Amino acid sequence: MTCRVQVSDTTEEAVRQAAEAIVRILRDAIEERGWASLALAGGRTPRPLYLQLAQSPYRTAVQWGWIEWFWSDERPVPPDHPDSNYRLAVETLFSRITPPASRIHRLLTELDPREAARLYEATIRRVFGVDPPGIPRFDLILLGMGADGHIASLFPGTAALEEQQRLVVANEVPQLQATRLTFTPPLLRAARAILVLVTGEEKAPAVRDALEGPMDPKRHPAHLLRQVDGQVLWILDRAAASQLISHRESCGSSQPNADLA
Ligand SMILES: O=C(O)[C@H](O)[C@@H](O)[C@H](O)[C@H](O)COP(=O)(O)O
Repeated sequence: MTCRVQVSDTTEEAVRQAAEAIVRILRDAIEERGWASLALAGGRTPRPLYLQLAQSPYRTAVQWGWIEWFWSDERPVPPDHPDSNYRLAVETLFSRITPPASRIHRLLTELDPREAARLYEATIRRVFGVDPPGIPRFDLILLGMGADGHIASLFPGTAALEEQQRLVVANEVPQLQATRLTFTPPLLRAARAILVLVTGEEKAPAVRDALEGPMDPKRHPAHLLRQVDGQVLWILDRAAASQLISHRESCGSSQPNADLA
């Protein structure tokens, strides 16, 4: 596992850095295996990133049609709802690069959440051609992070953090009084690459905890990223990085109180 931290002076520069990294990782994957698997993040942070990818030079830098598109989590809303992570991608990216519909794999939030999670896991396994007990390895999973340290819909203290078998679950989130669909720790850990884009002052304490705090994934789900098989790239703007004590480029290890190498 390799982990790196990139800090940009502005949010705009962080978004550009993220777009560069995404293009690089996807181009390498397509060159190596003829296709690429990408899981998108939701929330507010990715909006400018997806808009950036839909513009030159990024728009023509990747064979977007060779990508299998997934989401690392989804809210319990219809696909045309303003809060839908699927709708975010359609509005900002798909409307411009028009990937084949057959390669767009939406979480079916119109179903019972447990059924939707089971079906999504079956879709992931079918597309990757990986049966249990194997775990599909995403070429790239995009994540944001909440001010409470949650990633995807793995919120502090929630049951999904304990999941060790399934790839996708319906996670009861008392903090939201909602059930969210989310990738689980095993699926995140197996990723070839994870890119975490975090911007804004309000995230600075969570970023410090995530990168410099003692290992405690139940309280800080972002600590799970210290256990990823592949590469983890944190891309931060100066505001989100403002409470980091160490300004080294490499992240903390999985050891408690690990010094930043
Ligand atoms: O569905 C979601 O909301 C995301 O997947 C979630 O994990 C998000 O990345 C964080 O909540 C940060 O959200 P913001 O980018 O809006 O701050």
